[in-house]
Amino acid sequence: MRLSPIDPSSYSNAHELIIRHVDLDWTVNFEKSTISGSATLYFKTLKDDVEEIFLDASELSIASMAIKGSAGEIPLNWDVGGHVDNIGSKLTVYLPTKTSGEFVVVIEYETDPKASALQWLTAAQTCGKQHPYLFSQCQAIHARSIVPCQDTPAVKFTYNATLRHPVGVTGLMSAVRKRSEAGVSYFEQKTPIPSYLLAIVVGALVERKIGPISSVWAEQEQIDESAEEFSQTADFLAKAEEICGPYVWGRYDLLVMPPSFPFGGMENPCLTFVTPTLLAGDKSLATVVAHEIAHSWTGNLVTNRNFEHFWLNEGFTVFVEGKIVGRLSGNASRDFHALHGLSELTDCIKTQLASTPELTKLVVDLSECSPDDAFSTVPYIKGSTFLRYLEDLLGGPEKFEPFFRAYLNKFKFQSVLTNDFKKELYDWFRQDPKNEVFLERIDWDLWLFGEGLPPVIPTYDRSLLDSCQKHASLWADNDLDTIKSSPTLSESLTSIQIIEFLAQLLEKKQIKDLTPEKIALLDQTYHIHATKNAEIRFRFVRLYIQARMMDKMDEILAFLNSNFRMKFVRPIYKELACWPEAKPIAVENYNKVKDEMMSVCAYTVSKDLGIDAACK
Ligand SMILES: CC/C=C\C/C=C\C[C@@H](O)/C=C/C=C/C=C\[C@@H](O)CCCC(=O)O
Ligand SMILES: [Zn+2]
Repeated sequence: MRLSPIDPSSYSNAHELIIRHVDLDWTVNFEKSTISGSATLYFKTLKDDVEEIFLDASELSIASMAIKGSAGEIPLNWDVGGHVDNIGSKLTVYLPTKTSGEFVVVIEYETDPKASALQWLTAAQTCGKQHPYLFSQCQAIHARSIVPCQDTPAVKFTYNATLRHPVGVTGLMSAVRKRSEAGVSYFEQKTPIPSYLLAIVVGALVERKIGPISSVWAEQEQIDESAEEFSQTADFLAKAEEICGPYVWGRYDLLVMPPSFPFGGMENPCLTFVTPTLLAGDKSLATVVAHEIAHSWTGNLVTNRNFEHFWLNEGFTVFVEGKIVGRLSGNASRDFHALHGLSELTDCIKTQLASTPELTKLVVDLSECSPDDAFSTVPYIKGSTFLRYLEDLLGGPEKFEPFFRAYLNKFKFQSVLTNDFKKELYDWFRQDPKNEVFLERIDWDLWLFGEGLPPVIPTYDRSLLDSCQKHASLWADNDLDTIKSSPTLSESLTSIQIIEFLAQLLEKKQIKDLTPEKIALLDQTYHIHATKNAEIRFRFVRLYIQARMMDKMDEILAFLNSNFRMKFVRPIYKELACWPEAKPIAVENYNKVKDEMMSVCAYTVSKDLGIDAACK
């Protein structure tokens, strides 16, 4: 079912009127696990005589609603209906008269303690153990659980916020902090944002400057290592501006989240949220920060109009991320990064998406599927591969980057569909008739609506990948004695090469003599026991599972419970569910920790563990 003509996942009648600005006055109540206060919505109609406003709302308790005008406030009637699981409800606001132009609605409300966008941590669940902690994750459609709104990326609004919270903790939002007094902070977001970029955090946070417009925020216990790990932030920003154009958001801060944050990073404007699983100690995972910085243009300035076209956010962002890596570390690194993405995509298509091949399309149909269920690495990697294919086809970076910047400049502050991009590409490259022959070669249908891996794999520099493959073949095809005497072992690998090598080993499925002895030698050779790199640990734990090493179950569970980043915990739970002796242990562990997970993680993992789900 498509909930509205412009967005299958939103009830809003954004084709009739739009929110241009929001004033929030929020009080954070840790005792009740709620946010209460008001949202003042500034509307503009797109047609005459609007009688009803359809908003998205999820489990909100609305106390009052009024339309504000020169004659004061007039109370409004509303009703809540059309509840759909994982989507929310339709909030219909009845206007007193047929209305055209601009008007303001004030809504007093309180969130539910189980609001899907929010995670409430007790003091005991934080590093410092002194203060409780609150954070949000609104993408894709969870903003409706913290504010009644047009929860569709088709609509963009500016916002101001007054945030009241206990004295002794810091409150931050996806905006510039204008002022802060004991227990109250004031924010301003002057650039229009879609609702999914609303964000809030309240906790015992400290700040360390890491660049001209950047600080990293974290709990005191993690601030030193965070500042060190993300010291390249200003360099990433400079390269991103070279590629994309001027940075418009004023500040670029990072916030190191508690381990239950479900994603690697979230591009909340002015304040990117990142998982602490990036703290590898050697900056080897900091490319996630380059990714989040790239979103400052791709996604945050030029935004997918609905989440069926999510590749316009993520594929474009991975493409820019690759360019940042290339400019800072060379083209071999850029291409290695792309090839590593392709190996993650291959794994995802074979495992996570085996029973839902329609979700391997670049443009998906979300009429019957919530965005959280459709989420995968496909829009990221298939999308960025498509852009690289187009870049190579149309004359390389020298020709493509000017077009790319022009596209971003043309559609900044707007929301777009794939056809907007396609039209812009044709308009730009048709200026030179010599491009016609190349433009004709692009099979848009196959790229956008074909299932599976990208239809064309660009020619990449494979030099950094080759040694990973060599190591993977050595360990997969040989017995212990042969491995021990192989000269390949003396060729060392970087952290990211070890990640890719382990990914390739896992991919092989048939590993010769996958015995505890072989795994112990792997551990010793690549110093796995000593690494803080979560991407390495994640893959090593999966080797334990592949080898059915029940005696490593404590280690597997320790990793599973050390963080709730879905990229890591979902595949592990899924694989444990397919190991009959381990499944009850996994289910028991999940039941023990699920209340500490964010709701999107608890929900998706419960599906991954589903008793009747087929094991692939
Ligand atoms: C085609 C898919 C359609 C819609 C999906 C859109 C949003 C899904 C929702 O679950 C939210 C996703 C938020 C992602 C945030 C950050 C990612 O870039 C993290 C990637 C995974 C990781 O590194 O942990
Ligand atoms: Zn992203």
